[in-house]
Amino acid sequence: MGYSFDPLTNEESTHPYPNIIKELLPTMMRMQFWFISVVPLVSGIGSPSFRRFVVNLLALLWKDLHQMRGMVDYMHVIASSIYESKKQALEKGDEAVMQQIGRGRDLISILMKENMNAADEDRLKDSEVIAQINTLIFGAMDTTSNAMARTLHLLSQHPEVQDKLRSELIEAKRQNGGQDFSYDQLDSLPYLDAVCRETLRLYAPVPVVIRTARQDAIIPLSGPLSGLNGTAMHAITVPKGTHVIVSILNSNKDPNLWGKDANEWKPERWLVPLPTKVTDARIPGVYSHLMTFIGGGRSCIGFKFSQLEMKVVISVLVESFRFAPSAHSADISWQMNTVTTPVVGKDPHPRLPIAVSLVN
Ligand code: HEM
Repeated sequence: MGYSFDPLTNEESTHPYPNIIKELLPTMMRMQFWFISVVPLVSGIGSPSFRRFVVNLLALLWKDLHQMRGMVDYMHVIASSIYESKKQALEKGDEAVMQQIGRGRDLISILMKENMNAADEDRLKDSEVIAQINTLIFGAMDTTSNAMARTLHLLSQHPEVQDKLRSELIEAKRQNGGQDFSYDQLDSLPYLDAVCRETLRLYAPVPVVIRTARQDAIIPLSGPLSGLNGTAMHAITVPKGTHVIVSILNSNKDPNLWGKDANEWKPERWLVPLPTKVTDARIPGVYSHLMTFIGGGRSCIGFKFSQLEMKVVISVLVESFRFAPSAHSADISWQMNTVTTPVVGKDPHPRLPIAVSLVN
């Protein structure tokens, strides 16, 4: 992205953006009826300024809409300012670009540079590039941060896994002369890899995605299903235009493939060869026989990057800190807000209270 939200310097200077992103999907879920049933019918009515006028009017009475409008506006302001600063640097030339975070090698700078040189008919509008910035920040941040939160939550509940992981990290660091790991070293730590993989299998941060059939299709089934009249069906006909809910979770934890312990969190399963049923199933996901990052032309473009982020953050934290259940642990639940989010009791705001102490 080539932009720092800088949340790690000190707490007082925490950037508001990550908190806004965290609240976006929970708020959207509270308004889901309107988003699914009403917005598609009215979103083309009148000019953008008329629609904005209606939203402003409704927001006077409707708290969630008021909050939503504020969050979307703020995201737009940030994305536009990232866009403007990169545009100015690109116009000034290479030296100005090199002064930027990412030195022009980040995704958005590359996209903008290519876009400036593209033929008129191929060029994205400013508003489309700004929309890409928002998509990337949003797609990357909420998913990966919740995957890391889930991993820490699981480690707090499984001290034996946590200890084993810490031992692997401490030993690898010792062998590395106390230096930080390189990408390859971090990527080759087997237990860290197993912990991340198992979390992304059993607790895929995006549990379902929705697709719409672009043409009539017949989908073969891995095993026969019984129809309403009792006939065995070996395939399902999907007419063009059908909305299909793809359950990532059901595929990732199918006991027919993964075995009887499919619903258990067991990092060890990744340290031995996977069941042949899994490897033979030809799951169409881009990652590790799993559907976590979905598959096909619209699969997640950040799946490698998110694993690197997870491994960097988890390895640094687990080496120095011990995670244990807190007094509120029994009240933690994970809400399926498109991206699964931790909450405590009836409080709708995302939170994950875990007891943290120094290892030594
Ligand atoms: C654990 C972390 C992540 C998970 C579980 C995840 C999962 C997914 C899933 C399931 C989709 C498909 C959504 C749909 O079509 O409805 C998707 C799309 C996408 N993801 Fe990720 N993602 C993660 C991290 C990231 C990161 C780090 C980035 C960026 C660096 C990213 C960028 C994107 C983008 C741009 C798309 C849209 C692709 C398209 O529609 O062509 N994601 N992701």
